Amino acid sequence: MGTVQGVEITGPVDGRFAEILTEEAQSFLADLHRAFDARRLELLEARKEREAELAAGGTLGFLPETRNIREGDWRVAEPAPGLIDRRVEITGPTDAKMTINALNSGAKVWLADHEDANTPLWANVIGGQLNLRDANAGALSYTSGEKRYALTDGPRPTVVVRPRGWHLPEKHILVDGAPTSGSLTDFGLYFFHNHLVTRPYFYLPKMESHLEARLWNEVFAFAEERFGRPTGTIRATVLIETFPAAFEMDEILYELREHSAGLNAGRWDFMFSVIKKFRTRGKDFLLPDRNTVTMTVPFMRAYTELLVRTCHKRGAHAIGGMAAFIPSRRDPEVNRVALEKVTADKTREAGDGFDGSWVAHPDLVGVCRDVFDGVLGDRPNQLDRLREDVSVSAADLLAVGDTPGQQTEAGLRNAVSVGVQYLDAWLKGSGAVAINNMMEDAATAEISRSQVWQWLHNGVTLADTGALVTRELVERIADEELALIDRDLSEARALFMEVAVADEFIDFLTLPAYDRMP
Ligand SMILES: CC(=O)SCCNC(=O)CCNC(=O)[C@H](O)C(C)(C)COP(=O)(O)OP(=O)(O)OC[C@H]1O[C@@H](n2cnc3c(N)ncnc32)[C@H](O)[C@@H]1OP(=O)(O)O
Ligand SMILES: O=CC(=O)O
Ligand SMILES: [Mg+2]
Repeated sequence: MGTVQGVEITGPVDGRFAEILTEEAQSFLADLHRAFDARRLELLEARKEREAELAAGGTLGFLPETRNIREGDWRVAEPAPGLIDRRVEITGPTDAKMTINALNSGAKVWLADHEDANTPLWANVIGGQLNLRDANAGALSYTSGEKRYALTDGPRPTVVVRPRGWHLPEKHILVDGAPTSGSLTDFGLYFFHNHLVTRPYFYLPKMESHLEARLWNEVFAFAEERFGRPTGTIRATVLIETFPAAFEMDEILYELREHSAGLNAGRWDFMFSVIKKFRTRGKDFLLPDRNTVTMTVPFMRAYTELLVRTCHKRGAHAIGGMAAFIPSRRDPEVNRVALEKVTADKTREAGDGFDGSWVAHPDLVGVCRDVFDGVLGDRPNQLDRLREDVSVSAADLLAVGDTPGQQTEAGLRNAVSVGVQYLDAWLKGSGAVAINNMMEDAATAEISRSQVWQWLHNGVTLADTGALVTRELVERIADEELALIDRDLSEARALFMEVAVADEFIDFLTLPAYDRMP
C-alpha cells in the first residue's frame, strides 16, 4: 500500500480491507489531513491553555464575546429525514454481530460507535467501516457456530456514526510523515463509502468549544463541496459532554447550524470532564463515589435542563443519555432492576422535554420507546416544548460542591477494580463491557481513574474507614480486588496506575492505552 502521494498505511491491508482503503479514499483522507490537521492541533493546544487557566484559579462561564449569538434570533436547519422521530436510539460498536443486532433492534436510530464503545484497534477501525458499508448496502451477514445473523426486512434505524474525538490520532495512516487524526479517518472513510447510499449522519464527541464545532463544520462543507453534495447533506448531533461545552451550547449549535441535528447529554464524559477540569481545586469540586452521582444532583440537573431549553429554542433535537444498567436474559432479578432503573431514567428525560434517548442493549429498546410513546403520542418529537420556565446560571452549572454523598472505601474499591477490568478488555479490543451488570465504556472508566486521581491529590479521607487516600492504599486495594479475579491483569493494572495515581494527569486514558497497541 502507499500508492497515493504522501500517504503511508502502516496497518495491514489484508483481505477486504483494500475495499475500504482504496486510492480514492486515501486521497480524500490526505486532503482532509492537509486542510484541517494543523487547525486540529492548534485547538488541542488551546484546550491546554484553558486548562492551565483553570488550574491557576480561573473559572468557566458564558463567553462575553459570543453574547450576540446567545441573544440572537436564529434556528438550526429543519430536522433531516430519518432524524425527525428519535425517541429511541441504540448505541454500540460496529462489529458484524452488534451491527446486525442493532439494526434489527427496532430502535429509531443506531449510534454506530467508533468512540466510547470501541477500542481503535486497526482491525476494529477498518473492519467497522466494512461492516457499515455492507450494512448500508443491505449485504451484511455473520455466522457464529450454528447461529446465522442477517438483517431483517422491517424498518431499520437511521445509522449515525460517532467518529473518535479530536484528541485521538490514527497512527496507522501517515500523511506527509505525520499520523493523521482519528476523527478525520472515521469521518472521511464513512462519508466516502456511504454518502451515495445513505444519508451521512454523525454524532460528534468530546468537543470543548464552539471553535472545535466550527472546525467540524468546515470539514463537512469541504466534503460536501468535494463530492458535489448540497449543503446540509451531512448532519451532526453534538454531545455536550465536557464541562466547557456546557457553557457554549448555543454557540456550538450556531456554528453547525446548517448541519446540525441537535445536542445530546453525554452524562458520563461530562462527569469525567467536571472532575478533570477542576481536579486540583479542592473541596468545591470534589465528587462523592461515582455511583452516587445521579442525574438529579444540582449540577447535573442544571446541565440537562439548559440543554433541552437551548435546543428547543433553536429548533434542534435534545437527546438524552445512557443509563448504565444492563438487562440480563439469565438473571431475572438483575433484569428487573435494570428495567426499573432505565424506566425511571427515561421517564425523567421524557418529562423534562428530551425528544428521545439512548439505550445500550436491544432489550431496553421497548422500555425507552414505551416511555417516550407515553409523552409524545403520535408526535415525532417535542421540539415545541420550549422550557421557558428554565433559567440556568453559570453558578448553577458550577455547583459541583453541592453534590450530596461521600467518598468511601467501597467507592474506591469499585473504581480500582472496574477501572482495571475495563482497561483489560479495552487492550484486548473490546471498548464496551458489562461489569457487575453495569455497562462500562471509555467514558465510565475515565470517571473511575480520574476520581482516584482527584481523591489522592486532594488529601481525601474516606468516610467509612477514616483512611487517607494514598498511593499505598490504592496499590493495596488493587492487590486485594484483583486477587479476586482469576486472570492476569498486570498490564491493565500498570496502565490504570499510570492514569490514576501518577503526578502528571494524563488527559485521556485512551492515549497511553493506544500507545500500547500494535
Ligand atoms: C458513555 C457512552 O458513550 S454510552 C454509549 C457507548 N456504549 C455503548 O454503546 C455500549 C453498548 N452496549 C454494549 O456494548 C453491550 O450491551 C454490553 C457490552 C454492555 C453488554 O453486551 P453483552 O454482554 O453481549 O450482553 P448480552 O449477553 O445480554 O447480549 C444479548 C444479545 O444482545 C446483543 N447486544 C447487546 N448489546 C447490544 C448493542 N448495544 N447493540 C447491538 N446488540 C447488542 C448481544 O450481541 C447479544 O446478542 P446474541 O444473543 O445474538 O449473542
Ligand atoms: O458519550 C456519552 C457519555 O455519556 O459519555
Ligand atoms: Mg462520551
